[in-house]
Amino acid sequence: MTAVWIDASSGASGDMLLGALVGAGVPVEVLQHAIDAVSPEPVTLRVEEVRRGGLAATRVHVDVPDSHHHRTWRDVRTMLDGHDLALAAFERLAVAEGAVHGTSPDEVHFHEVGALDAIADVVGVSAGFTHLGASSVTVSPVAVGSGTIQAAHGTLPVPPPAVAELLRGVPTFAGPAPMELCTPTGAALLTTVATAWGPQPAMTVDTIGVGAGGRDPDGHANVVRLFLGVETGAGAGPLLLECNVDDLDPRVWPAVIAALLDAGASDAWLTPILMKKGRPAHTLSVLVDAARAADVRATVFRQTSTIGLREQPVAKHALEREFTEVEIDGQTISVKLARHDGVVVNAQPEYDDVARAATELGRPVADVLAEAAALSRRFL
Ligand SMILES: O=C([S-])c1cc(C(=O)S)c[n+]([C@@H]2O[C@H](COP(=O)(O)O)[C@@H](O)[C@H]2O)c1
Ligand code: NI
Repeated sequence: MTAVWIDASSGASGDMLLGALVGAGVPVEVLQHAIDAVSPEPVTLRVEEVRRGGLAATRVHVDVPDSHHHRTWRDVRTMLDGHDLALAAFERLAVAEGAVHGTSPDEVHFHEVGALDAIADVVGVSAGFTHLGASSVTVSPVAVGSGTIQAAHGTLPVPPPAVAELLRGVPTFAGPAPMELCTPTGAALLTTVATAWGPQPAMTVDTIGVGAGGRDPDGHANVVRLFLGVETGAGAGPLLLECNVDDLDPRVWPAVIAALLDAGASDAWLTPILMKKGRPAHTLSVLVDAARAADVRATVFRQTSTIGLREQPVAKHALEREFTEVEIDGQTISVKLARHDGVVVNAQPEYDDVARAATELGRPVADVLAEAAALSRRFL
């Protein structure tokens, strides 16, 4: 199972995370394609290999047209419709901005973070993590910096109010330099993708991406590092949690399954059973990685009537997967490929892309799905 550790001990910003993803092997085209799908104006990513504090690093420049268009959370929400991970990050930004300024999120007028380059950062980073499909993302304590900055709001203390609000409840520290080390988009992205917080987990590291910030201050390397590999710690594999429930209103179960998936379960299902005394009931089964088990256990106890939960480690063999694309009448549709021993054995169009394309083309989803599936067969 792919594991990610993010070393944020020198902070993080949106473009630094873009650089770390590209440095870790995510094709820049994946990020560019996601940005092209949402941006109202042309935004171009440009990759440059640089040095920061003597370390080789990947810098991703986000080239945008001059536009000082201020956006509200409503504007951004409309723009990012259907791009769930990016929406979740921006929702965190809106809630934090609202909290620090005493307004409701819906009334939030973004400043710098509402500019196209910040939106591109969020959309690109979200697409990069979706591409990785990691089963766990652990984030180190985050360096926030110190001192003050000049922003649209005027002079702000570091950590800026939005950053301080976004990072409430997660490990942070001032870090190596009297400057802003973690920006609001950086904080929003870290807290959206993280499944756990702490030092590097036991893992076999395969690739390390080093994302460069724009500045190269003396005394510390202005980078964020992304470690990609496989968790190897004891009990790091998936767990199967189960319980038998005979006294929960059956209408509640769909909400329970949804809550479990939101809490990090990789799958959850119900099996009808007959219990002692011939009583009809359900077995709730939940598949979850060890890193997310605590949150999922809490959700089971909170959302169901059970007071007991059995669990067992399970072996899970997942095929290597990657993404490619097909095109139908100008609509690009992502296709997930699964390989067994290097051979593609499965090629499935992404349903959300098919549904979006069907809407754009005014065609039945079933037709577009059938055509995309037929086109995908060429990868087998
Ligand atoms: O754009 C907004 S709403 C904004 C809010 C705040 C607050 O702390 S409140 C701070 N900033 C500063 O703008 C720059 C750019 O941030 P990015 O996340 O887009 O890199 C940065 O210095 C923020 O501290 C913006
Ligand atoms: Ni603000």
